[in-house]
Amino acid sequence: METKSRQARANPRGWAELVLPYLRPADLASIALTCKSLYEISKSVTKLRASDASGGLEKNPIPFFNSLDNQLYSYFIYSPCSVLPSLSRARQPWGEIRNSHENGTVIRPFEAAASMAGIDSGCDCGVCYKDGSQGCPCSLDGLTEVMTECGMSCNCELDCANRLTQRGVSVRLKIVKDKSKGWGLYANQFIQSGKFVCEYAGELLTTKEARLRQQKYDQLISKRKLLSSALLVVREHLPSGKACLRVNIDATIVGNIARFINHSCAGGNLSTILVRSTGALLPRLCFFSARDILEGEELCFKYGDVIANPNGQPCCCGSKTCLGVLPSETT
Ligand SMILES: C[S@@+](CC[C@H](N)C(=O)[O-])C[C@H]1O[C@@H](n2cnc3c(N)ncnc32)[C@H](O)[C@@H]1O
Repeated sequence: METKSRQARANPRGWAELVLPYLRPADLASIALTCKSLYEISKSVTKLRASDASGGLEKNPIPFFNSLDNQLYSYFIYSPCSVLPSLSRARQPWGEIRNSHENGTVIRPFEAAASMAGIDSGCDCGVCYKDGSQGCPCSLDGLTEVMTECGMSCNCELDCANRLTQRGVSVRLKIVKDKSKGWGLYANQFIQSGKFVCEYAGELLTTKEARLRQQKYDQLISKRKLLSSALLVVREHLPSGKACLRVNIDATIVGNIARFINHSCAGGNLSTILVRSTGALLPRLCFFSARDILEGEELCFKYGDVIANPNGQPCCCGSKTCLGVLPSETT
């Protein structure tokens, strides 16, 4: 960064290359109109953004494809894991001329995010091994809907075999625009049944804040000022059945590629599993392939079973069992 700033002072083009990746699409488009060299830099930034939604934060680039109109990418702040709203106000560069995939930087997004959130590790179970080869009591075998992994209170590190969902996205994916559903997430390779695909990451909100945001999004969608929102409510029922833990994750402004997964009334090809990591307060919602998925197939899951608003957003999942409306709940 220091080298980059020095270069920028000596050379206005360097300055522009440093600043433009921080701009939102509308500002980038405005600045592109001012002179030829800024037009060229904006074009490179746009090309890099369209080539990788994760901005280099996942192992493989996740490109956008759109054969319907001239929108080259969907703008949001990428975070490989969930963050608190206060952290999400930070600006993020996207489309740096030296892309991290190109310069060979090794990215450890979960470590970076954990250190950003002030989380560190240290074990108290005492029996989990660094390479995970001898298993760990933190893991509960045989459960399909709730799974437990090693976490911040374990001795092991990210390469532990029992931290399957903590190393980011390893399958190749792409984002494709559809005329009725908007952007959607697709497999860019064959994905074997049972493979971890991604977690649903976004801003962790209080229920009060989630309700306010949902109201705001519904209003904007009805006025066609917002095309889609990505606020998900996860409820984990406690064994007593009398109470449940509620986690509100909003990926509309800050999130990862899971924000592009569309709904299918037939259930789709992804299963959702709540993953608890030892020492973590909240479970994470993770997606696994529910069957073998072919390269080029759209990845979908069922958003829910309740339709609180029969006049809500129309569903275009195309399945035989389509209910015609997207699931909605009173948040
Ligand atoms: C989590 S986002 C999914 C990504 C979204 N398509 C986009 O362009 O960003 C949820 C939104 O996608 C759209 N969507 C998802 N599934 C759909 C479906 N089956 N039919 C129509 N629209 C759908 C709705 O606008 C919904 O509010």
